[in-house]
Amino acid sequence: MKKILITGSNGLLGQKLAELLLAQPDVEVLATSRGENKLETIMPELPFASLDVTDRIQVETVVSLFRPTHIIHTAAMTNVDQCESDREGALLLNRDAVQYLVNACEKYGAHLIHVSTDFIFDGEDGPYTETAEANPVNFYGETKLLAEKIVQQARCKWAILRTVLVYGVAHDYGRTNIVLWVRDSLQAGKVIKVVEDQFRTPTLAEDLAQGCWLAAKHDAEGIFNISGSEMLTPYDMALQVADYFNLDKALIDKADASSFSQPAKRPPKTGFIISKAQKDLGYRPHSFAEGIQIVAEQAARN
Ligand SMILES: NC(=O)C1=CN([C@@H]2O[C@H](COP(=O)(O)OP(=O)(O)OC[C@H]3O[C@@H](n4cnc5c(N)ncnc54)[C@H](OP(=O)(O)O)[C@@H]3O)[C@@H](O)[C@H]2O)C=CC1
Ligand SMILES: Cc1cn([C@H]2C[C@H](O)[C@@H](COP(=O)(O)OP(=O)(O)O[C@H]3O[C@@H](C)C(=O)[C@@H](O)[C@H]3O)O2)c(=O)[nH]c1=O
Repeated sequence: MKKILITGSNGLLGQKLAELLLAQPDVEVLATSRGENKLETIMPELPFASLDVTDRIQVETVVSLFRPTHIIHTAAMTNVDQCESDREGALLLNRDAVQYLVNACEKYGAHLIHVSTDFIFDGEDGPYTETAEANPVNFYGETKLLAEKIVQQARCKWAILRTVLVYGVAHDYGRTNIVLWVRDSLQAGKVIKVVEDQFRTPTLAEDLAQGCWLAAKHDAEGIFNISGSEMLTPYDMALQVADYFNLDKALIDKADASSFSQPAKRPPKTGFIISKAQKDLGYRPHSFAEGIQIVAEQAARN
């Protein structure tokens, strides 16, 4: 029997994980997030505890009471531009909270599965393997790299799962994603500027949740790339979305990243080689085309 504690269960990955783990016969799950449980109405049977991971005492208390065998840590400050302006907040959530979780895992013998990002790399020579050298180009990436270093020094079992541009549909969720953003804009007849000089291996949120579960199931240790397998530009992604929904591609304007004035710099070419996760964990992600279909079906039900 595995006892798995999820942090950030109100988030995109957290929600998918909660649903997946609840369906596993030999798993006892505890979903946690700061504040209220957004899943209460759609998953009333999901055990939930409120947990702000930036509060050292709360982390210690919740872990000591539940005694998880595994903690899957998804909570983070994921707004990359916000990390640039709120550096203290980004450090507290993306770095310090990880130290609190490591402390609790060491004390109570839990296996930490930590979710990280392609943004620890500079994007000069993607796609990357697990052994590539990190060199972040924005503050979000710096904080996530600091967290990885804390995890790698932990005296408990640990795995770091790195992922890329996650898309999916979540309940009562304020943010959009590349698939729905393109669909909604084109449906409204809006012209969108989409970059053709960034490269990513976009990841369906369900696939990432599956990767996290496989890591826990196999008690995997070390670093694993968990993303989609296709290298695409956001412009390529937008064309595929337009095709699927039969929308007007003329509304998609090619743009260069340099024409955007975002506070945080983005790495140009990231993307991951996922053969280690395929071989060691049996990880099999969907194609981007399949991912669009899954998102479309879920969005239609919401
Ligand atoms: N999304 C992406 O494209 C990528 C994500 N990642 C990584 O994957 C992980 C999951 O990302 P994703 O699910 O998309 O992120 P989300 O932003 O969707 O979810 C993060 C969740 O964490 C919660 N949270 C924020 N602060 C705290 C806190 N102090 N204590 C407890 N919970 C908190 C948020 O709560 P609230 O709802 O209240 O804000 C939110 O629900 C992150 O570690 C991220 O760095 C890596 C690469 C790409
Ligand atoms: C808003 C916008 C985005 N894009 C492109 C650029 C980018 O590659 C993609 C998504 O843009 P965003 O600014 O929303 O995403 P961004 O903040 O760059 O997403 C990142 O999130 C964090 C959490 C991660 O860890 C990364 O893996 C990464 O995917 O869409 C456009 O082409 N035109 C636009 O108007």
